[in-house]
Order: sequence, then C-alpha cells, then structure tokens
Amino acid sequence: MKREIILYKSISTDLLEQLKNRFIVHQHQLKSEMDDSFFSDLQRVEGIIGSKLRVDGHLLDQAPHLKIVTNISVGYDNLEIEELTKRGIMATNTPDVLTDTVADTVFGLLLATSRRICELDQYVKLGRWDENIGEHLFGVDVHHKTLGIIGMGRIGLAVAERAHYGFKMKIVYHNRSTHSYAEKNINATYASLEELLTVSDFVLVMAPLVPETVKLIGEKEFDLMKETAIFLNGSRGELVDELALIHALQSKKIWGAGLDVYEQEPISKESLLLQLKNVVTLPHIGSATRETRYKMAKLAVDNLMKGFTGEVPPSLINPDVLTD
Ligand SMILES: NC(=O)C1=CN([C@@H]2O[C@H](COP(=O)(O)OP(=O)(O)OC[C@H]3O[C@@H](n4cnc5c(N)ncnc54)[C@H](OP(=O)(O)O)[C@@H]3O)[C@@H](O)[C@H]2O)C=CC1
Ligand SMILES: O=CC(=O)O
Repeated sequence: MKREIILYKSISTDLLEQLKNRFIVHQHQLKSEMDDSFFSDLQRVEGIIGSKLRVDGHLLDQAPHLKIVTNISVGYDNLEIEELTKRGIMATNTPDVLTDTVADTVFGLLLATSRRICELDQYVKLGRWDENIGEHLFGVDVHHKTLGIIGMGRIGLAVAERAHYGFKMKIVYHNRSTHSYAEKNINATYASLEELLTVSDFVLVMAPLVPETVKLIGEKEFDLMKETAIFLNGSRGELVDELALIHALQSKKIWGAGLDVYEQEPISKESLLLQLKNVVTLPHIGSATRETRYKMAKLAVDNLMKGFTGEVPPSLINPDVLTD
C-alpha cells in the first residue's frame, strides 16, 4: 500500500510524477492559517515536503504517523528540530545546490545598491535623463573596498570569493568559529562583530536565524557602521531590527541598504523601507532561478524517498534520530 504525504509547494511535473509513483500525494497551498483539509490529511501522512511551514510541537501533535519533514530550502528556522528529534522524525533541507545562485543574488544587491542601478533605471525610464547626471546621483565604488560578512558559511564564502577574485575586495568576517579555508585562500580576516561593523564598507548578514541571532543588528550596531556603509541582508529579516534600520537610513547614519529578506514577508506595502531611495528591495529571491529551484526540489524529493528506504537522506539535519 502506498504511503501518504503532503506536498505544499509547487514543483516541476517530472518530480511530482516521481512522488505520485511512490506515494499518495495530498497537495496543499501554504497559507498563514492552514485549513481543515490540511489538518485532516496531516493525521494520516508520513511525510511533508515544501518550505516555510511552521513545524512545531502543536502541529506535530496532529501528525501521529509523521516520519520525515523535508524542507525545500537551506534555512530551517521554520522547523523545531529538538521537537522533531524527540519524536524520532527526520528533518532535511537543501544545502549546497543553491549556494552559487544565492551568492550571485547577494552580489547583485551589492552592486545595485552601491551603483544606484534601480534608482537610475527609473531615472532613464521616467524620461528624466536630459543631461549628464550630477554628483547627487553618483554611486560609490565596490572594487578594493572592505566587505564584512556576518555568517561566513557556504553562501558567505561564495560571496566572499566573488568579492575577492572579481572585485579585489578585502574580506573581514564574523562567525562563532574561524574559517581556515577562507583565511588561507582569500585572505579573509576574522573580526569581532564590533570590529567588523567599524571597518567594513559593506556589511552582509548571512548567518542563520536561531534564537541567538534574532535582532543581531540593531541601533547599537548601525551606530558602529561607517556613514558610507552599505548594509545587506540575504539571510532572514528577523536578524535585523527593521525600525532601527529605517532610522539609520533616514538619519543618514549609513549610506544605503540592499535587502532580500524582511521581518514580515511579504513586506507591508506601508513599510517606510519602500519609500527610501537608498534601499534596494528584492522579494526573497536568493535562490529563485529555474535551474536552482529545480535542483532544490530534486534534492528534497531525494531526501524524502531515502527517508523511506532505510538509506540516510543526503541532507539530514538531525542524524540523532537514527541512533535514538
Ligand atoms: N535570501 C534567500 O533566498 C536565502 C537565504 N538563505 C539564508 O542563508 C542562511 C545561510 O545559509 P548557508 O550559508 O547555506 O548556511 P551555513 O550554515 O553554511 O552558514 C551559516 C554560517 O553562519 C555562522 N553562524 C551561525 N550562527 C552564528 C552566530 N550566532 N553569529 C555569527 N555567525 C553565525 C556559521 O558559522 P559558525 O558555526 O562558526 O558560527 C556558518 O558559517 C540560511 O540559514 C538561510 O537563512 C539561504 C538561502 C537563500
Ligand atoms: O531562503 C531560502 C532558503 O533556502 O533558506
């Protein structure tokens, strides 16, 4: 008899067919409040695949047969890992396959913000280009500047490599542990958070969302940055105190910001961030290319399949479930 699973994100037809060959697939849309039919299916399913659904003890109480939760994302701040492990439920994510794509997006944000690409695109399209632009629309250089990376992991390193090899930038980073590969190969220097904020021309947040990183960057941290600094967030909105960011931008404590993620997503249409010219805003599209989204879904499907064959899923987050 086929096992039952929930799929709550759209994936390509070939991957959906693979799932349907193996499982009874209940398809749902992710909503802020999942409906009764979702919870009714949850009672029977052994796997869940999708991204962003909050999986906590309350939800797990309603999923008595669940064996695996498969995220189609590398970040897994939506999953209560301790709760899943306690119940012997596997959790998986999609690392590596998206690293270069997200690094490209972050570098795009860095260039767009520093060279005012979006603002000047509008300037041309709205018919304002009557003569050479004046100094008030000049950008700032990227090459040879200092990039500070908070969270030098897979994506942080891929951004740092672009900055080092392509733009001859100096790299400073802050983690809980040192990154010997980055130090040896691209001359990255470890710094305390305070030092990184003080010396960097570009500050990039790329650390995961965990209790210790909530509002890691707030008023005190913006105060430490250079007045010419550009702040970039490619990780999760909750790592930044958004009101403090708005204040820092309005009061010109920093020069600009490039954002892919926000405290609330989709961002409120009333957010002051949307009214500031020195901010480039993207709708959380770090990994959003056809090729990469396909690879992520494929890896997630592979994780799910292996979860039921006794093999170890390739990106198992909580291996403790295998020994408990
Ligand atoms: N915008 C988008 O679309 C995307 C966003 N993301 C986000 O990017 C994050 C990073 O992904 P990825 O690079 O693959 O993850 P990694 O785990 O490879 O890297 C995260 C790095 O953050 C560091 N870190 C962890 N905790 C802290 C802390 N408290 N303070 C400072 N540094 C810390 C870790 O180093 P150490 O352990 O030494 O502290 C690690 O090197 C994801 O968790 C996700 O939230 C990912 C993909 C797409
Ligand atoms: O935000 C996206 C992810 O993969 O994490």
